[in-house]
Amino acid sequence: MTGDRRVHREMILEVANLTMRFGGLTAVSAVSFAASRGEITAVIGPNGAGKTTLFNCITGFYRPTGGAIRLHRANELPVDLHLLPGHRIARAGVARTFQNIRLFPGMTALENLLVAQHVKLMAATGFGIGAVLGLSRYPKAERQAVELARQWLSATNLLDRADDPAGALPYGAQRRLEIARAMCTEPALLCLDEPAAGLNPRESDELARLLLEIRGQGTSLLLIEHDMGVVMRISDRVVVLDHGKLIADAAPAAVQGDPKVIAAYLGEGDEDEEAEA
Ligand SMILES: Nc1ncnc2c1ncn2[C@@H]1O[C@H](COP(=O)(O)OP(=O)(O)OP(=O)(O)O)[C@@H](O)[C@H]1O
Repeated sequence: MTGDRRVHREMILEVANLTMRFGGLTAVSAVSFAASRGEITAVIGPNGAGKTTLFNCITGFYRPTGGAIRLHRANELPVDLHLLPGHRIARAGVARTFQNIRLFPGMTALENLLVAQHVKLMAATGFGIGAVLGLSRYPKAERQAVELARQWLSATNLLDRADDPAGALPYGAQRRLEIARAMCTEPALLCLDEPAAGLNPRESDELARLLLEIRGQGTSLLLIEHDMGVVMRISDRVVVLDHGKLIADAAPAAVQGDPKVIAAYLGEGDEDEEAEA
């Protein structure tokens, strides 16, 4: 036996030969990689590389044209995410945030976090039948839901804004609230679509710390991110896509020095210049 950490890495997410076509365009082409449990895996690549498409396949917004996506939770049978509808993917333990914030702006921060737990709360009422029979476990479940919401408001530094409408919060706070909302579903895998977009350097630092804290609590993370500072600082592994294909899958330092990755990003500059010319 060896003490090498990688030998003992267990996967949380397996992406096998994933392909997504839109008509004649292959946005993701036979991509395979694994995200390890308890790690932060980043997916990077130049514009149009297929990152969002890959993400949308994993989180059930698109049904892939080919290949498989499997969630491997500890002590559970693997789940074929590519065969499940979106809401079942969330229930299987995959939460996501969006590039464009999607909170309920008129609800308070706390209410947004309670809505995220509605499936759990409905189950506690026996989906209505238990309440009719006087068997509801709702009050206890509600207390626990509020407690979990408060825990994540505190972790995201939003406790003092709990009763403010989400839409009235500053942009950076809304992004943190989105993450808190996703965490209130108690996911095994948290998928983040460009969480640092639009943040100032101080907010990016705070975000990096928050994501490390989430990892520290045992949740695995998959993130698409353009902010290389954040990616290189917090990721355990970096997967690089270019023109829909996987071109690198390694530790951050190795990816940074990989000539294929450098060429892909430099090529992006050339293409932009050609487009402008
Ligand atoms: N719904 C769609 N219909 C048709 N083509 C699409 C669709 N979504 C994405 N594409 C195309 O698939 C390719 C990959 O796009 P995608 O948005 O996945 O890339 P990306 O790496 O996320 O890019 P960016 O960094 O610019 O967000 C692009 O050529 C894009 O135009």
